[in-house]
Amino acid sequence: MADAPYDPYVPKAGADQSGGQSRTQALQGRDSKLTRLFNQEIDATVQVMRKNIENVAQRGDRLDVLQDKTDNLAESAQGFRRGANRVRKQMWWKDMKMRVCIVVGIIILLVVIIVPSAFRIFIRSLTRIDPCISYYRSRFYPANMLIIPDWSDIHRLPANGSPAHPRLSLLLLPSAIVHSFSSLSLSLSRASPGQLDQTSRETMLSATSAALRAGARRGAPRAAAAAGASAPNVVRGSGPSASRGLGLAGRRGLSSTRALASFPTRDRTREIVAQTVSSIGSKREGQQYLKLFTSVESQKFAVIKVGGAILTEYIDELCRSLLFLYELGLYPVIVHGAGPQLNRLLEEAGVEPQFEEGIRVTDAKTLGVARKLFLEENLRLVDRLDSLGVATRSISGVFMADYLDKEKWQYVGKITKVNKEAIEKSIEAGYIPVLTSMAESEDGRLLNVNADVAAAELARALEPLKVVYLSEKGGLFDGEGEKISHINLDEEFDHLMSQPWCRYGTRLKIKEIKELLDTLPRTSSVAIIHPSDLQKELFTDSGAGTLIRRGDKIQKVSSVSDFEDLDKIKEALIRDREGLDAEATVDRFVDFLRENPFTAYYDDALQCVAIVIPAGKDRPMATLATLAITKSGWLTNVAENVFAAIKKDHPSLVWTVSENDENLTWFFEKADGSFNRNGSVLFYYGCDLRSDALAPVYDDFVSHGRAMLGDSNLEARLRRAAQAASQALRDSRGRA
Ligand SMILES: Nc1ncnc2c1ncn2[C@@H]1O[C@H](COP(=O)(O)OP(=O)(O)O)[C@@H](O)[C@H]1O
Ligand SMILES: CC(=O)N[C@@H](CCC(=O)OP(=O)(O)O)C(=O)O
Repeated sequence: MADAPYDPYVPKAGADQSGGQSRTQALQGRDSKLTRLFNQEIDATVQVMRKNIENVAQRGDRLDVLQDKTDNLAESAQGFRRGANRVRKQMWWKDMKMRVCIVVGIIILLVVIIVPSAFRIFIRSLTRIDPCISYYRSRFYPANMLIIPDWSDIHRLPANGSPAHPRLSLLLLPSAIVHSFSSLSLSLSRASPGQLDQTSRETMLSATSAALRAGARRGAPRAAAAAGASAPNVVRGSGPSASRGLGLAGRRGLSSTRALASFPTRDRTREIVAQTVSSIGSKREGQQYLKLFTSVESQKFAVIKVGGAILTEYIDELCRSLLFLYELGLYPVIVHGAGPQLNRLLEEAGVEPQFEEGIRVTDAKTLGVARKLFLEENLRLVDRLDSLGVATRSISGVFMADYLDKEKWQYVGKITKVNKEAIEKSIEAGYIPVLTSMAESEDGRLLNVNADVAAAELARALEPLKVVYLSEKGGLFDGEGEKISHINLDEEFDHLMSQPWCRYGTRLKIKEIKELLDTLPRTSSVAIIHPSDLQKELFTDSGAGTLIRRGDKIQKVSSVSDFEDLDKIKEALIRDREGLDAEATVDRFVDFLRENPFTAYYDDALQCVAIVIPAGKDRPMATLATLAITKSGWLTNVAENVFAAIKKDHPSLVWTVSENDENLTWFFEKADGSFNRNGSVLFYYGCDLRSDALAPVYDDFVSHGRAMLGDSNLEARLRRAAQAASQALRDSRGRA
């Protein structure tokens, strides 16, 4: 038998037996009982101690595991710390890169926008010092262009030019930069996305670039003031000696140089934004007109005649409108009257105002009152504009005159000459010229001239893009009290002269405007509007108030064989709508015209061609089949004349236009109502939803869209033909 493992707490079996034999039997029974008890106790103790030892061993294991876990945790904490450091470094670099980008962006902005503006002012300061540079600059850079001069240009001056004053110019440079920066922030704040829709924002971008130009220009007056220079013999009364003879008002000086400095830029900017958004009709209109107005020399932008009543009743509206133009860098020439104020003064003095053919009979006393009054009104306007930040210059001595008829009108002048130079210099220097209608005779006598007449003479001399007469009524009104929107003088002058409402000042005005337009290019026009409509008149096709034109001679042809040059008509019909199969489509359309009654309306230059198909058996209403207009046609209002001719012949009309047409607003203005369906718009005038004729047209439109009424719409035909042709091309390519 194998020995059991040694255990000190377990008694050996042999030891029990040997000890039992040497003791007595009596003791044996009692002792064995005690021994058993003792052994049992020892066993229990051994069991407890064993358990304790086992527990201790297990606890040691757990502690080891805990130790391992702690080690792991410490290691991952270390890793995490390293990762965090790495991320922090990466973020720092990212941040750094962002900052570098912003700084670089600002530097580029400074270089691209502000520095050219500053240089422009810098160059202006040179021109003020050196007339030779002025000549040079005006020859090579139109005044209303943003120029980025090249230093080498300055050294290439004409040989007779005296050297510029570099120190003075450099002194002006910092202020030019500051000024340019304010112009920039002013312009950027315009594009507030919350306020402007997409169209307005894009229009404002054009306006903003123009405003930057204006910013550069506005630097000029300040630069001039800083340099203490003024154009000699140009602005009368602007120097201290001249001011002495002009009384209190005159002593303030006739040029405003306070401009900008006193006006809160932010308010002004907001106002301009609001005005722009509300006044510009569409993206195309805003951009086209701004481009047009800035494409000519500044003095050729506009002549604005301000009626005396505007100065008393609507001076705020007038000044706001002029501020808007000024901010865009547009410099109109202002000539104003003060007729109603003079009437009042004379009546107060007990003198009855007298007129012959709308012209005031001016005796010596009246002339004296008029002279003082006109000057005061002039300075009031200049002052008001100045307080808005518009730099203006009050100029006299522009009109030279003879007596009109001394017997009949006494001290009234007939203008013989307009001194444009003073006006040009004023604009060149950054001031809007503000003139009264007073003229001087060769021998220095002051003569009264009607302001409508003076404005017409000024426009004849300057040939501006726009001639605007501001009246408190906002236009001319016919016998029924309706505002006349258009006057086509070639057709309507005699009729107008025969009207009982056409008398006094109104008659004189229309006659003067006719004489003016007879001498200007046929595309010229005169608008009679309210001062608050100035932006609308200048920046929309439809304009405001009464538009007077000589008018385009509108031809009317009702048979294909009567077209003088059919090919040219076809060309005009295709025009901007050139596309696949366009020629064939126009040929088919002309074939359609050969077999159907129609009237074509067009001007001599074929800027606008319209074809109307009259109402007939299968056609409940006359339909405008096409209205093709060139881009310049939109600017010259030929479309208005063509439409007026159509309206004369057709008391009611329907037509369709794609809802994506860029001139949709113009069609809305021409229509009494419209329906929009599947990307097409059906317009109508001369009828309404209750008229029997419109209902079938509407049904036809609903079922056939623009292919309604026998597919007479040329544009829709052209579009479909182009679509069909390109589809055929795609198909054939696909097969190949
Ligand atoms: N048919 C008309 N259309 C517009 N204004 C008219 C008409 N007939 C008379 N008037 C009056 O003529 C005034 C303008 O007169 P006018 O001598 O032309 O002044 P101004 O030259 O200051 O504009 C207006 O106040 C208006 O009341
Ligand atoms: C000779 C003559 O008629 N002169 C006018 C000039 C002022 C003028 O025309 O002012 P309005 O534009 O406000 O009418 C006059 O004395 O009333």
